[in-house]
Amino acid sequence: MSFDEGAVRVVRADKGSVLVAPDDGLEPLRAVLDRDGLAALDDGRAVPTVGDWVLVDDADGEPHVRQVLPRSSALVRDSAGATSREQVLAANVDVVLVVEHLDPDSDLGRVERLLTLAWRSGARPVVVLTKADLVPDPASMAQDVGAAAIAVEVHAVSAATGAGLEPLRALLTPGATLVVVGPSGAGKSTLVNALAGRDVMSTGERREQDGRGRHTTTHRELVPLPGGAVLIDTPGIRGIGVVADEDALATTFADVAELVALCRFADCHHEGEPGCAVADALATGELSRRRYDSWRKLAREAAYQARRADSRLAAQERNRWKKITQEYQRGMRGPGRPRG
Ligand SMILES: Nc1nc2c(ncn2[C@@H]2O[C@H](COP(=O)(O)OP(=O)(O)OP(=O)(O)O)[C@@H](O)[C@H]2O)c(=O)[nH]1
Ligand SMILES: [Zn+2]
Repeated sequence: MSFDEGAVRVVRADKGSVLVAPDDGLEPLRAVLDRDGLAALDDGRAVPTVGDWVLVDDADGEPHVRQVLPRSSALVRDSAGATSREQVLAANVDVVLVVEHLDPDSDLGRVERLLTLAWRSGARPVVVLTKADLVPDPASMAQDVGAAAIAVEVHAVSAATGAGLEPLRALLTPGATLVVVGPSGAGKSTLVNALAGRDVMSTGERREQDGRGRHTTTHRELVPLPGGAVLIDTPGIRGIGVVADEDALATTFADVAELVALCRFADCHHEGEPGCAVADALATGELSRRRYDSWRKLAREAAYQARRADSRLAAQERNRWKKITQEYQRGMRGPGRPRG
């Protein structure tokens, strides 16, 4: 990864300030944000997040974040609430490890969902199937998951025996940034600790004790791994909710997208229309009902998110006009009015 001269990396983001890691390997340094809690990014302003590269200066006596460098990737969550917007959980991530257990059986829908999240971020997903030591034939199970993970590496591993870890070690290249996502109990911490050769990822219990507000100031959410790679580990990322997005969905479900393109009608709903390639593929078994349902579900979410984003824009627009109208009406009331 390359970055501008003088940029430092955010190892932890708080309200109003961030911790940054100076190059010299000294303790992280706290740098404050502007009063609105934002910093310049591209044409606008943004909340700096873990993994961001930022420019800091201390012209006014204390370290101050002046600029967030453009992000090569961003893991986002669309947070709840009408006034909410996309929340960036981590930036400049190279690899998203999608962790899922082999025992109990892997949940393919969950893998597809997390792959969509990863594709949307711009980072490369890699699927890791844990607990290979607990099942008789991990290789064939990995193959089944592979069928749902188009163009993605799938590795069956056991942290217990160390089997299958080598190809993952190969991902720990200098400067690489990884995040790990997956359900609770999938073996994320165990996996990362096995790769790191020490306890770098805290367990569920410890995490709850020192939940968000009570971390000590030196707590790093950006953890060094062997080989010069780093892991971003924040509570928000592990159990990330969702996230579909039309483009990402078309990547995760490239097979379905290809079928959709073959439907006779461009606006086919795949609900019995003539010439529906999706229905044909379901009939022949080329497309499984399971995968179809999983795609439908995520597609509905993506459409919902898109509408929500649209209605937020519409609301902003309405507010803008309301303000303009009020100004205008105040103006009509003549001089002497207080200027808003
Ligand atoms: N047999 C076996 N057990 C494993 C393996 N990996 C993890 N486990 C066990 O699975 C349980 C859950 O592992 P964790 O690493 O805590 O799971 P996690 O995904 O970090 O869970 P959260 O912290 O809740 O998100 C632990 O009891 C581990 O010992 C494995 O490869 N083989
Ligand atoms: Zn169709």
